Amino acid sequence: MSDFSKVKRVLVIYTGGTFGMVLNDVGDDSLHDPNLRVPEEHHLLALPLVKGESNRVLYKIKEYDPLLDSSNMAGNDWMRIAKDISLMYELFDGFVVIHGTDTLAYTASALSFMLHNLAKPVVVTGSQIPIYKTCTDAKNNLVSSLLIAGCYEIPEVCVVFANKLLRGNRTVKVNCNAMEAFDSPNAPLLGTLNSVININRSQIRPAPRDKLLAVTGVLEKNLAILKITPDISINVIRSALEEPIMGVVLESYGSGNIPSNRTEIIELLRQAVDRGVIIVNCTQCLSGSVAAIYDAGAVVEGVGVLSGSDITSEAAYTKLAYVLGSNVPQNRKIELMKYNLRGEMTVTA
Ligand SMILES: NC(=O)C[C@H](N)C(=O)O
Repeated sequence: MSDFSKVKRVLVIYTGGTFGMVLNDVGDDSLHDPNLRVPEEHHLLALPLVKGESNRVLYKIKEYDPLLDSSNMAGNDWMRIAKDISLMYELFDGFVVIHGTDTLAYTASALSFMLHNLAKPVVVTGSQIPIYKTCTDAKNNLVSSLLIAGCYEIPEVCVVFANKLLRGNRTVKVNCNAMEAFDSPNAPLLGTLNSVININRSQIRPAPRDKLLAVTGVLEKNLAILKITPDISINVIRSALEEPIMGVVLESYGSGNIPSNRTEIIELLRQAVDRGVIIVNCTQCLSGSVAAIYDAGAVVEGVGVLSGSDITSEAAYTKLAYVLGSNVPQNRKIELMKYNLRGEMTVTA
């Protein structure tokens, strides 16, 4: 290898999902350049050079055991990924997390909150079709992710999928069949990866001044997502708000409305807020923002439910897990839920 200044190292954490990588796949010369002599003891693979990119990306795969369908993943798995990134942080220039698509938006959102002072790219990706199938999207998603993690300064948790670069905590799974499985309906793309890679620099968050990465140690698990529906039973509302629940994402209609003629619902929300439950109001719509423009929305804010603005339910849920798990007073937790911490929501003064 002639120019070591251009060598970037990426750690790939393989957690499972449809992706289905087996060791033989990296014998594939679209994923490994056998002509590049890499010291064997490091178990590094070399991404073949890509036209237009001057960095040479070397990567190492850390495979979890067992590999999990992402439906079986939760807070402990987010913690494991975050801790592994932190342990290896100084040794690598970027990180790729291969993940099942079903809960990928939750994991990407959670990691964005859990990794404080993140100054390197963490790219979460997966696939709709396993890597060993002819028409797979896995190779393209992995190569794109390795390029972003190895060649670009993006100090964020992001998602790369089907040639799109998205902010992790703005991402939602929008299609369970198509290759274009993810979108960020309330935030512009961070970039596109086609014949050329275009990074939307104005949307990338600045690197933190404090370069010391820290990882959240505790996540709150007593959370619920309460989706308002016509004729919703009061028992459903009651059980979503009762002890030991500490945080609730309220998925309301349109711009934040609930049936304001159901006074018993409003009373239960008020009692929960008085008990210290943090409730965040999010819209059921795919895009747009919560705003108390109708009575049916104002009544929610009136009892102390917080506006989630344009946050996704996945980001609101994982932000609650992070904020409620942190060791700060209740009023600080409420403040944190209102702030835009990692680009997850639009906050207007
Ligand atoms: N495409 C996928 O990866 C779906 C799979 N059920 C998972 O989330 O693990």
